[in-house]
Amino acid sequence: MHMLTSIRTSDGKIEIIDQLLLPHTTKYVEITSIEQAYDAIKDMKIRGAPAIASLASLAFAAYIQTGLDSAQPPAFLLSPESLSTQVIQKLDYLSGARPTAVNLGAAIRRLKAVLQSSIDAGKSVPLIAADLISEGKLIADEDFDRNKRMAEHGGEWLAELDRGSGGSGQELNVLTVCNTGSLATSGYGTALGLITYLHEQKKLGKAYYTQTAPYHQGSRLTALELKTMQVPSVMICDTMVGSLFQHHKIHAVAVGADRIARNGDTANKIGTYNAAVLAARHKIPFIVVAPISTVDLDTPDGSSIPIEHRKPLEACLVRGAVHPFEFDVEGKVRQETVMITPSGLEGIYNPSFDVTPAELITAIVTEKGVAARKEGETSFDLSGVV
Ligand SMILES: CSC[C@H]1O[C@H](OP(=O)(O)O)[C@H](O)[C@@H]1O
Repeated sequence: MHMLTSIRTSDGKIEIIDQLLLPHTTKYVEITSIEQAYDAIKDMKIRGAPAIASLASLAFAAYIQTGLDSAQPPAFLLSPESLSTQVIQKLDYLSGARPTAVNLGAAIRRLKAVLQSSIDAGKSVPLIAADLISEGKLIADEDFDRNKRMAEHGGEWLAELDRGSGGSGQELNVLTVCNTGSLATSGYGTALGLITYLHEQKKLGKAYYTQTAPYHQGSRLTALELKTMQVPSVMICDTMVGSLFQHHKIHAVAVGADRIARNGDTANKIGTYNAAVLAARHKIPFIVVAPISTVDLDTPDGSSIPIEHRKPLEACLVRGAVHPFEFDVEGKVRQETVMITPSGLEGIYNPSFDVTPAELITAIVTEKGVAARKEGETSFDLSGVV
């Protein structure tokens, strides 16, 4: 099944799709430095918790490789101490690109741990560098297989849940929020991976998805992925979740995550909490699908998850193409960014994420399996999951 890829690498070259131009323009841009990777993440040319971690790790590995390959080794490669100082400085810089998604932080911690263990083992600078390069590539490479495992765990769990409540385990209608597919990961996706799995197994009825304003991950990205994969799907405005639940049979809500606290409170794209409250009202199972690297055991509950507030202007703009389509000199659809509000608007609230309390979450699906919240419990104990 044809999948879009958020990141592609060949012969040491790293390229990302500029997701600000999707769905009308597919443009790969080369990332040739750590600074460019930082900017691409901050500006949301690439977004999605796992994809962010993958790009940061690949750009870091390329930076170290470039140093090793240079005819005149840079100063930071002259000793383990100078290498350690430079590596920590670059990794700390990358970790500041976006605050909520913990996958980036988890990748940074992994690379720092490899640095320290290689130094403690008394390795030479070239061997320490080689360890860092292979770990950086591994962080990106392991994501795809992990997503396939999560999709199967979650898809089969959902089908069994439906059969257990008298259903057929087929024709399952699932609502998702934002974009959690190949464009948010290194391939296949998390919650959208579960939906893709159900489709592949002929167990999906329809995939429903919210537009997810103001960046419109749903309208622009999830719509493109589902259309590309020819998955039967229905787009709804963010305000229509309640009406959908009132008038249509929805078997589950499946969403991704940017950070899961120790008790199961989950930060995800703004609008997720709304869907969770309405799902509870309509007794619809609400599941979170995310790799273990999204679980942050150092954060006890959702109250201490940092929530990114994007620039107010971003809530006033919509990116797209003039309709009916107009084309530029190269015959490409003309992209436009349109302001939909009066200029100079002052009062704008623009959090990029919200936190869904664990008591509204039915189950958390990771590559290890499905952790269902225990009957009567209002939280999870994820210490045994990660
Ligand atoms: C695979 S989960 C991706 C996760 O990231 C999205 O946020 P953003 O588009 O701002 O990076 C959204 O919260 C998704 O659930």
